[in-house]
Amino acid sequence: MASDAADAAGDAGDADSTEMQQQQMKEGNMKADLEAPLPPAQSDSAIRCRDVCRSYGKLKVLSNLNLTVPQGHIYGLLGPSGCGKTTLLKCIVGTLKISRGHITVLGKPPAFPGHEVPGKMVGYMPQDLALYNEFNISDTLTFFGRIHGLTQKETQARMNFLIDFLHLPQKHSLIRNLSGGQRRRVSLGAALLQNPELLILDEPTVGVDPVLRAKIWQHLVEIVKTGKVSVIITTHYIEEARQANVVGLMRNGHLLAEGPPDAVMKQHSATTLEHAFLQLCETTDQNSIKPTSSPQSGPLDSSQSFEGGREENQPILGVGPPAGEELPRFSANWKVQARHILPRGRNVAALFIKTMLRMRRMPGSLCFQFLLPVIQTSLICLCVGGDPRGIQVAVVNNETSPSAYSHSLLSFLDNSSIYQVPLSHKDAFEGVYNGDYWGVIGFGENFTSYLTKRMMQRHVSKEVIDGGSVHVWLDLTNRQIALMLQKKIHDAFQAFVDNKMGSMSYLVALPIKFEDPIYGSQNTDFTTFVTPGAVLSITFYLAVGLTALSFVLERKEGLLDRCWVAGVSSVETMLAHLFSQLIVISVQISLMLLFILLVFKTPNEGSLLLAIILIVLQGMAGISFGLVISAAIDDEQSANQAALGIFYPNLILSGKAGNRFLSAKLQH
Ligand SMILES: Nc1ncnc2c1ncn2[C@@H]1O[C@H](COP(=O)(O)OP(=O)(O)OP(=O)(O)O)[C@@H](O)[C@H]1O
Repeated sequence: MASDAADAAGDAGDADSTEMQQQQMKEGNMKADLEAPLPPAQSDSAIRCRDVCRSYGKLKVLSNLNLTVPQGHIYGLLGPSGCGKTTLLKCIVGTLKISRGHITVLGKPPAFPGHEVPGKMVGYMPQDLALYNEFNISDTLTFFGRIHGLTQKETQARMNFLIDFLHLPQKHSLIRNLSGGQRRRVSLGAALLQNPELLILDEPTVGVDPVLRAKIWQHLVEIVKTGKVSVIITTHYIEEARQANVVGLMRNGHLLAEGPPDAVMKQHSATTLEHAFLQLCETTDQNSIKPTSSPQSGPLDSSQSFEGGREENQPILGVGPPAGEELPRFSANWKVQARHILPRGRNVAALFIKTMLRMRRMPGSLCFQFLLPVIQTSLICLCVGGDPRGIQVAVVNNETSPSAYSHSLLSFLDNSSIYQVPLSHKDAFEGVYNGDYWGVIGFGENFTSYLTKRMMQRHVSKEVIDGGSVHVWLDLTNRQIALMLQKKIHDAFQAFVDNKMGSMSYLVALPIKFEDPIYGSQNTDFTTFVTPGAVLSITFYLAVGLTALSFVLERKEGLLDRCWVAGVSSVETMLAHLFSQLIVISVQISLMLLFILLVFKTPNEGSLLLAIILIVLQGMAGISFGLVISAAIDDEQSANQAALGIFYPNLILSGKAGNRFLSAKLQH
């Protein structure tokens, strides 16, 4: 029965179709538009691969491969591990680009504008499970139902059927709690959900018990009976492929044979497909066949002998069209192309709901995302920029009188920050050299009288100036502490002068006067200065990390590819991520601002709205940068390293480059 159908596909259509095509070419009517009907040869086959080549770097995986899946047939693609089956299926669904050759799927190349492959017309079950572990069975099928535009009622009906048919556990069972075989069946269910015209199943029966395996095959046989559904299936259980209408035996990236299972077995006088395959492999090895780029063989011809000088990449048995077949050219008008590029709200909404649901199912991770920026900014407010306390300073005071000015001046030093240790000159300097003190404050024995002279007299000698000065030697290895000491000593001197001279204090004031600042205040501490920068960089780097990691992981688990085959475009994926990430960023910003403004009382002098907009924009810049990293890097470890490694160069260069750019602009 299966072979009949294949024969029909092989014999009847192809010769006619080639003639028709050639005639069309002659008449110059080969104007295959999107709307134009396909030539019969095209419409007869669900999938046509011609001279398909694909390499991973230097590794040539597919070489001049020709394959035809007739419409309304089950095609069993068989071959040893690593021969390129998965690669071929990925090329067919369009997630991998071919290096050379042509593929048409349901009449048009995959991802052709306006074509629903990828999309609703194709059900793809990848070899990786490609399921969201945090989802339950119902969430999974509902998600794919939304993408395919099924109504809730339709999804529910299909879900009930699939749960029953595939012996799935309760629909509220979490994917992560299912066994390997159960997950595989959920994955198959997701591929069958929308009743697609083409099913592409990569090893759907692995880990499935024989009873269910038989049931799955029976189901496939039934759905192709209508003639509207076609199936291409890979399997390691070669014998189960006898139920297929056509089998393709693949090895080293090209097809050794293609034809109905019975014909393949008959050709090699084998009683099993496995035997036939073994013989084919042995014969190929003996003849050390190398692939060339000749086109596919003619229609099914059981007299054709593999051993009899057959062209190298030509399968022994073929259901494909004859050699010299012309491939139609496709074009799409601008409206179809525009519709193809524009993001669809339905898909964006489905992805957005999916991300929100995943977040809800991971409350720990969600709390971490929300609280991490708050914890980081709080730590910065608590630990960075505050005045250091208990800084030990040696004091060498050669004045002995208790009423001396030096004592008075020292009493104005901020004792909460500076701890004064009275010492001899020698001990003080030794202490600084040993790292016990941050500096030495020294007063000469005539400090009081010289300072008085300096204040009262117009002309004083250098000796008076020197003796009436406070001498300070600092350990400048820590600039922040040294600057703080300088400021505190200046403040103490000013307070001392104000106290002693009252309204006449201006007489000893420096001839440089710092007026009230235009922005900020005289007493702005370093924490206030550092906090806004910290908020921006935390928002940016969290967005970078979360975006890069989520995309890299989704791609690694095959989820991005699966969504893409279901019809989700890259723009839709990015938009949905942007919207969901904006919600996360909004909560992060709200919590951070609450803490900074209300708990740590960091002053906000400008517009709060502008500050919020700036932080959101910074988050969006982080998302974009995360996307760049995820596009360039394949595994999460390298993505993390890239995000971390880029931190300092980006922090420093963005300021530097920005400054250079601004100064260049100003100079012009
Ligand atoms: N992303 C990749 N980068 C580099 N090489 C790859 C990649 N994916 C597959 N390959 C290589 O391509 C070859 C074919 O792999 P493919 O997964 O298509 O084989 P397969 O026939 O599906 O195998 P199996 O039956 O074990 O799944 C293998 O040698 C594999 O190592």
